[in-house]
Amino acid sequence: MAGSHWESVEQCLEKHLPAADLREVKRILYGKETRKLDLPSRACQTALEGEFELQGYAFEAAVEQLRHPRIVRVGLVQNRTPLPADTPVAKQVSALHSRIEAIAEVAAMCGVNIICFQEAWTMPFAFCTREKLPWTEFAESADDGPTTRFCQKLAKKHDMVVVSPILERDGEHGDILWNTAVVVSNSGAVLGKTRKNHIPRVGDFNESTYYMEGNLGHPVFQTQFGRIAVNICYGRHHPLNWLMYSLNGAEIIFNPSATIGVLSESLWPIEARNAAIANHCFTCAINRVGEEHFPNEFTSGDGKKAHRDFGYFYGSSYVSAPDSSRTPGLSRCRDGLLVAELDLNLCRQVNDVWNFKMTGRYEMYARELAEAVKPSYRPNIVKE
Ligand SMILES: NC(=O)NCCC(=O)O
Repeated sequence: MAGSHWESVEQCLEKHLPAADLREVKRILYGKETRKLDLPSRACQTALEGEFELQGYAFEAAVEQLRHPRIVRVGLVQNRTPLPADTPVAKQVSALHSRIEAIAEVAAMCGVNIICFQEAWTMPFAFCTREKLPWTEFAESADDGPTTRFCQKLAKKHDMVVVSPILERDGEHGDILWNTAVVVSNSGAVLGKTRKNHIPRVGDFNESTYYMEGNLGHPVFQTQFGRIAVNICYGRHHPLNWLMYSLNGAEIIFNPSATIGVLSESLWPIEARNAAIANHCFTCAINRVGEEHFPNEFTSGDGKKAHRDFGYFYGSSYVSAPDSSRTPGLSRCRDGLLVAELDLNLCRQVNDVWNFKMTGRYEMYARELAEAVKPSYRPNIVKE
């Protein structure tokens, strides 16, 4: 499997396809073309100096007579962990804060209204190890931990909503851990939090060793820039998870993730994009970048040798729209900021064309699902 030497699908297509073929391939693979944003040269220069990729695209909606366009800019941040995983915890957190502060600065120059970081952004993705210390020391209070306070400062300074996915230590409920996204309003106030609903039990994603399935349901946050929700990583494989955020009114659903090539790279371009189509909303898929090595060897329960690395986190963050169009992905191997301008009016416009909310037959499924989860349920198979 390609690691850091293979940049992206987009770069490969552009390198090898003749222009006419490329146009057709892009039309089919990416939908209606997104307009390239003209980002400020100061932002491009700062990104270059800071060694991260900066890309910007706009999705457009039809002009309506009664509603003004509802334009919002989102920023998706993908990054590698800047320090080795065996560096003292406080140093790692502080290095990540500095890295994100620099990227958020550029996001502000680009007029970003809502920024979202990758899953468990303040730490290496250490759940593969099944060890507790020092990894559980990365957990913080969602209400007033150092990272939430850091995000509050960012939000206020840049007048930006900040979505901050962290490992949460819930001091009010027995000091237990959760995989949580904190949503900080552009006023600097903590608007609320949401927790990862589905925990992976696949490959080295041994996350159930650390925390349980979220207990907060499917909250949607009304921000000044639109209604947003956060479907954390593995939740993207569960169509009902997306659906519930959408039924609660989400117009943009962020999917902060940490996932590796051998496991999910072929699923990645499909799932968040399909969710945008199926739910008439925008989705923002974010993945971390690079390889992370751990001090002690661990096994993967697959008969293979013990090892110290998780595998390759392939970045490739992207935004999808309800009309099936999507941005190109960020690089597979570099830190990056993807800026996307959305007109939220597109959600209702596509809803009016395809009517999935109207034709969804939710009552029928609610009835059938209520039966299907009963221990006494027998599958409805008609036999000769
Ligand atoms: N972080 C996480 O839930 N990863 C699971 C693997 C995947 O969903 O691709």
